[in-house]
Amino acid sequence: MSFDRLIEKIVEKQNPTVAGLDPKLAYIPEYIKEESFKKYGKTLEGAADAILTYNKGLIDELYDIVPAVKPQCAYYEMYGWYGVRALAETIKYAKSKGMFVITDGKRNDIGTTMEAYAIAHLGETDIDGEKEEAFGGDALTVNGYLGSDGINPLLTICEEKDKGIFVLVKTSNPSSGELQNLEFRGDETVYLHMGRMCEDWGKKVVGKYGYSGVGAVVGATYPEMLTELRGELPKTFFLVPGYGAQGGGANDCKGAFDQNGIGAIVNSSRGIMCAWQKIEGLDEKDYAKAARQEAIRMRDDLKSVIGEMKLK
Ligand SMILES: O=C(O)c1cc(=O)[nH]c(=O)n1[C@@H]1O[C@H](COP(=O)(O)O)[C@@H](O)[C@H]1O
Repeated sequence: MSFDRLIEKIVEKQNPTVAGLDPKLAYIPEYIKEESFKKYGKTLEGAADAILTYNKGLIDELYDIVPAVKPQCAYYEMYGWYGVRALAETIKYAKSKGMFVITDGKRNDIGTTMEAYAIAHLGETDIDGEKEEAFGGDALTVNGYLGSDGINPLLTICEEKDKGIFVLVKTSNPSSGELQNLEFRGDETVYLHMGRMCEDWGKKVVGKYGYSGVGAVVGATYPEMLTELRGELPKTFFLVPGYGAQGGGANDCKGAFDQNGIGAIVNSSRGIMCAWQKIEGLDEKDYAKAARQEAIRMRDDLKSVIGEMKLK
């Protein structure tokens, strides 16, 4: 259990980017929606069908240059069980193209229920002796605020199946400081303490590049804290959201990386998905090509501050 597979994909593609797949109907070109609505009407099923077609188009243009995707469950759950099926199909399709899939569920519950989430998203479901993957992601975002009981069941499954988790530590949203920045026990902040818990949860499962399978989510919108946490948490790999649509840039992300140019993966969802809507006169059928162009721009932007990414 580690992020070795992800790190190798990042270094191979020289790209520490994860493309977020947070599809809203407003981001999907009309020609795709028309086709799906013709088949299923303006229904949950029609919307879910459009989402899947849109996602597959994006994946086809991104898989050779971007190492990972991060579908956010809420954008699929909105469409009921049709949407959840589109999520499962999206994960399967991205994996068939060799991409690492981070399922963004931000799950959190007591031990037994967390075990069910871990099985659902990272493990295999036992159906009276027959085992099958329900979703099959490679990593899951989780909320650690219920403490170790909520994390341990994940660790067991991650170890068995070589999967990883990203625990919310310092989130990118404007109000994240209301709780996460509070100081206690002297001057230790809540986010730093949560980061240290990640380092501790991961210490038995450190991979060959020095990072464990217990990662941390730290927003690009708080660059000083990214730098602080990289210094404090040498074995914890970071998922860094907040680039692009939330205002973060490459320089803000720089502190997340180590001297080998690894240690983090930076997410952009709307920036990549909606790139086509910013290009005047673009044929909407070229939506995925525009996403590719933005992914290349983002890769080069990040590389210009990180330099070459090297395996130790
Ligand atoms: O866990 C996350 O991915 C996450 C944590 C966080 O602190 N901030 C954050 O924006 N995210 C997610 O990252 C994505 C950001 O999307 P864009 O702002 O469109 O790039 C969304 O899926 C968010 O749910």
